[in-house]
Amino acid sequence: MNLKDIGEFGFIKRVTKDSIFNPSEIIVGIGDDCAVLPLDEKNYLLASCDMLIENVHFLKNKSTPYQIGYKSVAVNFSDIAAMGGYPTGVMISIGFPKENSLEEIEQVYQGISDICKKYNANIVGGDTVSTKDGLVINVSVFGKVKKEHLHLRSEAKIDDIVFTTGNLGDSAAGLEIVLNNDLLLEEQSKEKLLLKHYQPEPCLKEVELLNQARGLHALNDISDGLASEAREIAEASNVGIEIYEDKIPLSNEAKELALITKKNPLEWALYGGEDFQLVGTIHKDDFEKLNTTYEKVFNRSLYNIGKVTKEKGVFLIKDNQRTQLKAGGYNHFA
Ligand SMILES: Nc1ncnc2c1ncn2[C@@H]1O[C@H](COP(=O)(O)OP(=O)(O)O)[C@@H](O)[C@H]1O
Ligand SMILES: Cc1ncc(C[n+]2csc(CCOP(=O)(O)OP(=O)(O)O)c2C)c(N)n1
Ligand SMILES: [Mg+2]
Ligand SMILES: [Mg+2]
Ligand SMILES: [Mg+2]
Repeated sequence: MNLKDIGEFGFIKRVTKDSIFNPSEIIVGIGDDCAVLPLDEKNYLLASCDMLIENVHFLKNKSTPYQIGYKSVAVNFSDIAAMGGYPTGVMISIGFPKENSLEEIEQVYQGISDICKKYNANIVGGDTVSTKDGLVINVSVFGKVKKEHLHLRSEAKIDDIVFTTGNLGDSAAGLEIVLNNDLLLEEQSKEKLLLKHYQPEPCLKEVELLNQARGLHALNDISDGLASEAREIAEASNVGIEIYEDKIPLSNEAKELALITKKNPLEWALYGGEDFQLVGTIHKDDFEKLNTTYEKVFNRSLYNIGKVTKEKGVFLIKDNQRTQLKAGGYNHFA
């Protein structure tokens, strides 16, 4: 057996088989966006970490040091949002070669501190090491969630509406531009897609509003692509999910770029990843009310993209035809 056969998720399963040695100190362990730990009568503590590695998550001569710092925290705040919570603190572990300019690392830190300030989270510690080659940032994040606001991947219910908080595929479209700069796309559209890729915004404000809704069930953030996250919800909840292909929200800029590059923007939305929008499920009678409030507050809508079914599996519906949605998404060891 080698890594390529089992992939990233098979690897995690294998090495984390034995992980609970003190059940009284854990509410939810490995398998959701954050670990959930006991805190006090009204709240749980949330904890998670995500790492950004040069040449895997970013190219240093493309995104600015500020954006790398900002994104390293944004992806972690996104996991806190996906639990229904809000961040309270971060620890920043950073490694870079000794030849690195100090100014550049200070710019990375400016991005880190700006996003922490924006979302009221403290920087409470970290670690600093040298590397032989390349920049590495690992962020550990802590957050809080009111017990009644906790939303797990395993909470989808049959007949729920599946919704997403925004356009999907923009980040992958942005990556296409990063890797192939001389595309004949209008400058403004290019900038917009690049920003979505380099400096994503976690859905923390959106979650504050989602938490007020009745009937909100499962939540997940889209780091590996809609197909992968929908499958995680379906499997964890022991249900199926149908996604209506025509309802997957794509931006005009992504559609334009797809025409130019002869790529399929749906592939970006389903398998590209790094959009950091949320995908959730809500009782079918509660969606419209939530969406009306959402439109008032954010001046944009939620997207009803599918439904939860009794029959297991993940399906794509187009022109009343139902096909199995190919499993896939970003996999570090594929
Ligand atoms: N090396 C590891 N050891 C223990 N747990 C891990 C490891 N890698 C990932 N996990 C856990 O596996 C789950 C899936 O990880 P991942 O796909 O990175 O989550 P996310 O997309 O929410 O960042 C999470 O609960 C994460 O904490
Ligand atoms: C240079 C470069 N190549 C490829 C990508 C695309 N990419 C890298 S990691 C990733 C998935 C998300 O990162 P991951 O570490 O899997 O985050 P997690 O799922 O743990 O939140 C994607 C889409 C990129 N951002 N930059
Ligand atoms: Mg992760
Ligand atoms: Mg993550
Ligand atoms: Mg991933």
